Amino acid sequence: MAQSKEERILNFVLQNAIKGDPQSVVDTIDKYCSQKEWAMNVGDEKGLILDKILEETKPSALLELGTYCGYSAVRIARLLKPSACLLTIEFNPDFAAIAKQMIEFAGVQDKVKILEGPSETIIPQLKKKHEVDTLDFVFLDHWKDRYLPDTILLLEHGLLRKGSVILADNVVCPGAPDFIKYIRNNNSFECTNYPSHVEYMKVKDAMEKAVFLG
Ligand SMILES: O=C(NCc1cccc(CNc2ccc3[nH]ncc3c2)c1)c1cc(-c2ccc(F)cc2)cc(O)c1O
Ligand SMILES: [Mg+2]
Repeated sequence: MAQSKEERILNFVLQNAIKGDPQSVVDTIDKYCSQKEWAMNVGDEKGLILDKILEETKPSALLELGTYCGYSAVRIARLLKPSACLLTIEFNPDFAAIAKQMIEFAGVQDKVKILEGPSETIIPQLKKKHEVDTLDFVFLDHWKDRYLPDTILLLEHGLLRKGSVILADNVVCPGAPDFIKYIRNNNSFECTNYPSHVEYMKVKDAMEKAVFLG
């Protein structure tokens, strides 16, 4: 069977990055995807914005929607305190299998748990099945038409608390217009836009931070 792009990315990391060194895994994926094959990792430019928001928030309980190859899971986990835990939901089983290997190679498997399946099924299970109380940080990077319904699901299931941070990738390209309209008009959220570019491209993109006010 011909290799997938995601398998090629993983193999490039296994052959070129330093095992147990998450920064080298992040840098190696960025090198491959900027020089050889584009892929939908949050990337180095938006990654620095993600890093800064994580360092300001210092979260302990995190959720990511859209694991893909595990780039942002490794990028996030490398900044977390030892007791912190990132749950990351991936619908595509092939992506989840790649991400599992990427996360283990980076040595951050003790801080990251991949949950396979659709967000709409898993979010309602987080409290009872995955021992989540409330989430300090949520990174939205899955299907863009799921950003709004899943934000509403998080609210409905009491998973956000005063100060919970939601960070959404791609609010310009591909865009998440219904999410942006809702979150910027909802007085329970304090929103900030971070202009940037699509990973590895000159095309304009942005991330949106929404702090839940309770
Ligand atoms: O579309 C995007 N990403 C989402 C995505 C896409 C495909 C598959 C999955 C499968 N994973 C998945 C699905 C459903 C799920 N439910 N719960 C979990 C879960 C997980 C996820 C995306 C696109 C571009 C982009 C493309 C083209 C272009 F020109 C410019 C920019 C840039 C990005 O940074 C992007 O993030
Ligand atoms: Mg994205």
